[in-house]
Amino acid sequence: MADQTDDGTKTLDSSNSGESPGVVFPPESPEEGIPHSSATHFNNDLKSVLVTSVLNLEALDVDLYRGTHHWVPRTQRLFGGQIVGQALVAAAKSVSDHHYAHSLHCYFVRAGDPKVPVLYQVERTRDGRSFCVRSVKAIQHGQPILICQASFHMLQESPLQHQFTMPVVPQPEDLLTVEELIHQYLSKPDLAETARQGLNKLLANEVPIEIKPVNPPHFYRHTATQPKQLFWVRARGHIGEGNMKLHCCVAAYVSDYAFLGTALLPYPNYRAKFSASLDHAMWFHSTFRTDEWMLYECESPWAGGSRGLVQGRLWRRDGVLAVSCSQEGVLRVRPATQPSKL
Ligand SMILES: CCCCCC/C=C\CCCCCCCC(=O)SCCNC(=O)CCNC(=O)[C@H](O)C(C)(C)COP(=O)(O)OP(=O)(O)OC[C@H]1O[C@@H](n2cnc3c(N)ncnc32)[C@H](O)[C@@H]1OP(=O)(O)O
Repeated sequence: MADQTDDGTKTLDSSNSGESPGVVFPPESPEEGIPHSSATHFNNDLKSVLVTSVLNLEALDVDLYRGTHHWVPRTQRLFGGQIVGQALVAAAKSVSDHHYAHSLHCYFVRAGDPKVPVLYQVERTRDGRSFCVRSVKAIQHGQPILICQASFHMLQESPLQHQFTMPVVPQPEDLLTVEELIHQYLSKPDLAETARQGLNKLLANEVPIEIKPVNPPHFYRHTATQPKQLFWVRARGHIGEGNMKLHCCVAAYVSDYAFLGTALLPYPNYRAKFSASLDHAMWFHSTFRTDEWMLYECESPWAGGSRGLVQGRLWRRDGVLAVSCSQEGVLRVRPATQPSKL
C-alpha cells in the first residue's frame, strides 16, 4: 500500500465564491498547512490520511489522474469507497469553483487490484449553465474497474424545501467505538480462540474511519435482527470546514464501509462467502463535515437472487439530512455450520 504525505487539501478547489444570497457555505478553512505525519495519522488533531493520501490524486495529464491505496480490505480487492471517492475527486477537478457535487452513480465492474495504482480518466460530458456532468472511468491493467457519472450544480435558491426527521438516538459521546467494543469482548476470559482471532483481525483494520454503533453488534453471538442499523461515523483526523467538494469525496469513501452488511443482519445462520458492492449512488443535499460525527441510518428493503439492496441516510448532528445513498451488492452465502473455504 502506497502512502503519500503531500498536503491534499489544495488538490480540490475550496472557493465559496459561487454562493447564492441566503445560502451559507462555510468560509475557507484557516487550517491549511497543519503539519502531519503518516506515522501518526490516527491522531485526531492531525490531518486526515484521507486528505493527505487517499484523495490526493496525482495529475498525469489533462483529466487523467493516478490514485494510490491506503487501506485494503481482507478480501484483497480494493475498497469500493476508495474508488468512488477518488473518482469523485477526479471529476470535481474539472468543474468550476461554483459547481458542487449533487449526485453520483457508479458501477463496480471488476475487482480492484491492490498491487497497482488506479488511473482515473475524466470525460467532460456536458457543461451547462447550472449543471455539469462528468463521466469517470477508473482503470487498471487497461480495463475499467469502475464507471462513474457525477453531476455538479450551482447553488440555487428555492421555496421548495423539506426533509425527513433524523431518528432520535444516543449522542456519540455516550457510545463506544467499534475498537472499544472489541476490546470489551477480548477481555472476556471465556471467549473462544477463533472468535479472539477474528476480533484481533478486525482490530488490525487500519481503516481511516471511526464508527460508534447505536446498537452494538454482537460480533460473535449471532442473532437475527431487522435489516436496519444506525451508527455514528466520521473520518479520522482533521479535515476542516470550507471545502465542500472534498467533504463529498470523503463521504463517498465513508458511505461504502459497513453499508452492505445491513442486508445480512436477518441471516445469522449464513456467512458471506462472497460479497461485494455492485453499484453505488449518492445524492448530496446540504453542507456537512465528514470529520465531525454524522449519523448513518442504513436499511435494506430487499434481498434476493444472491443480491441485496441497501439504502442509507447520512445525518448531520444538528438533524440536517446531508447525504442519501443506495447500493446493490452481490451476496453469495454459505450456511454458518459449513466450514469456510477462504
Ligand atoms: C456496525 C459497524 C461494524 C463495522 C464492522 C465492519 C467490518 C468490516 C467492513 C469491511 C467492509 C469493506 C468492504 C466494502 C465493500 C467493498 O468495498 S466491495 C469492493 C467493490 N466492489 C467490487 O470489487 C465488485 C467489482 N465487480 C466484480 O468483481 C464483478 O462485477 C463481479 C465479480 C461481481 C461479477 O460477478 P460474475 O459475473 O459472477 O464474475 P465472474 O468473474 O464470472 O465470477 C467471479 C467469481 O464468482 C463465482 N461465481 C460466478 N457466478 C456464480 C454463481 N452463480 N454462484 C456462485 N459463484 C459464482 C465465480 O466462480 C468466480 O469465483 P472465483 O473467483 O473463481 O473463486
